[in-house]
Amino acid sequence: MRDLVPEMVKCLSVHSLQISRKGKTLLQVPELSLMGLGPTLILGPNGAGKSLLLRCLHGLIVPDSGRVQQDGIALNAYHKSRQAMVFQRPVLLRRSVSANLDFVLKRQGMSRAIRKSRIDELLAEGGLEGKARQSARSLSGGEAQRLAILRALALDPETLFLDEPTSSLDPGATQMIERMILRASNRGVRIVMVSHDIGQARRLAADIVMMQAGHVVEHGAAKQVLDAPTSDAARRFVAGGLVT
Ligand SMILES: Nc1ncnc2c1ncn2[C@@H]1O[C@H](COP(=O)(O)OP(=O)(O)OP(=O)(O)O)[C@@H](O)[C@H]1O
Repeated sequence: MRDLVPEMVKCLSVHSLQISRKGKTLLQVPELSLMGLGPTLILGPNGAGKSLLLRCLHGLIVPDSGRVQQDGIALNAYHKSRQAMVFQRPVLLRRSVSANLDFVLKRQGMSRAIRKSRIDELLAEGGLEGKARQSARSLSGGEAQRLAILRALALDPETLFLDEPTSSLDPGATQMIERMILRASNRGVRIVMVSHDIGQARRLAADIVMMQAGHVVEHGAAKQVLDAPTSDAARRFVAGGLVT
């Protein structure tokens, strides 16, 4: 287990980031620094550019211009190897639950005995102890997303990106996943998560990035953004209004 200590805090930042398609600017972020002192939630309406920003931070998309840095160094293969991502729809192998986890652990060169004990730990972490031999494809939506998160955690990531991981789940399933995310955060995993849900932001966020029409319109401590928003978009979001 890693403890969150100040020297481990890594700054993930973007500078002069721009993505355009067919003459339209989809994302334009002059400066954004994420200190990782707890979960960062990226909020905003559909099409605001949340997923594009998340994918840039993970190095999945190379921006047309600008750069992504970790601790002032351009995001490199080592940084990316210490990141993991979970998507809205869980992507799982057509294998059993435990084989999905074993696949990731094996690639890290772990012995069979260590893999087995790590799989047991992970299954307990995700409340999937009784499902080890079940086909991953037969899991419920909430169970499948828990497995996707466990598989990402099996990589022992420094940063875990999550793109609306609970958007199609009911409150019970959402609560289980939020608890997993908070436990990971408390162990020192940096969490950067896209969400539409203001309640989720209240429950999880240490800081909030508010996006609208390809721009970051506000970034600050969650309490500050939720209690005293400065942008119109955040004000309407917090008040439960429709933000377009
Ligand atoms: N490869 C692409 N080519 C053209 N347009 C794209 C591409 N990828 C994203 N876009 C556009 O960029 C905009 C931002 O997309 P993005 O997926 O980041 O939005 P979002 O904030 O995550 O929205 P949602 O909440 O609906 O997932 C959208 O208008 C989308 O259609």
